[in-house]
Amino acid sequence: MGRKFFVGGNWKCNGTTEEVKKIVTMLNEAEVPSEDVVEVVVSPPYVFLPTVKSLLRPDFHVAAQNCWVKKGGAFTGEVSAEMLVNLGIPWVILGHSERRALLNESNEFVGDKVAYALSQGIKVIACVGETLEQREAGSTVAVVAEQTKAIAEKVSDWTNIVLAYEPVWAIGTGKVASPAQAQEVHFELRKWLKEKVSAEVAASTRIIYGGSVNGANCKELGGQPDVDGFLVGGASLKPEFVEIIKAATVKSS
Ligand SMILES: O=C[C@H](O)COP(=O)(O)O
Repeated sequence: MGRKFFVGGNWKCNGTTEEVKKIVTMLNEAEVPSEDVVEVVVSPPYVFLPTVKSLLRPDFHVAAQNCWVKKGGAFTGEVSAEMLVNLGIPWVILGHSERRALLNESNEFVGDKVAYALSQGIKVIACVGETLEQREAGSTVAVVAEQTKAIAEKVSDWTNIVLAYEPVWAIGTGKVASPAQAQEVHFELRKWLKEKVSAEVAASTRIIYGGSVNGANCKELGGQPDVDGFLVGGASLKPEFVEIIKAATVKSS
């Protein structure tokens, strides 16, 4: 059932054409473990998707950071899953906490988006995670379970979903979850999948961690039994992203 290590780079709303090309050159020159060991997916802003796709090495893949909840049409400012398919973009990040918090995306809306993207053949990095207040109130597991449930209610096949646990308090703050904190939530998410979806889905679905991952903390986090990789923000714009990709080898060493 081996879960291949997964490293995603979420570039968020950053970059110019020149900066994006520099990052791609850095990635293209990097020596990293083979595709058999690690799946690497980078996610530039929409406007840079064609450039990145055309220049990026073939063993790395590209993700959009969002897509519309249904078929395109009169939805000003949105980008549809069909358009991503048309551009040959295989992945999309959905339910990122920045969109949940700043753009009021509800659990149900995220579930609908995940289902629609999958129906169009796009693979999904689906994000869940609790705020600091929720953690301090002891509701972390209930919150991520509720977010995951909203997805599970809308999809029947988990093959093309990677679940990203991203505690909101750890995103962009430099305040990383400890390996034990990350492992605890990943374990609970896998247990939830086993109980509510199936043992097979629980065993095969990759659950990745995001929130202040960097070159210094990636090995210990990646060494946790239920951590199957990362979704990296800030550090994915820097050369240390290569070190994070290399952390995949902790699973085989
Ligand atoms: O999608 C990535 C996460 O929001 C993590 O961002 P960060 O690595 O800058 O904390």
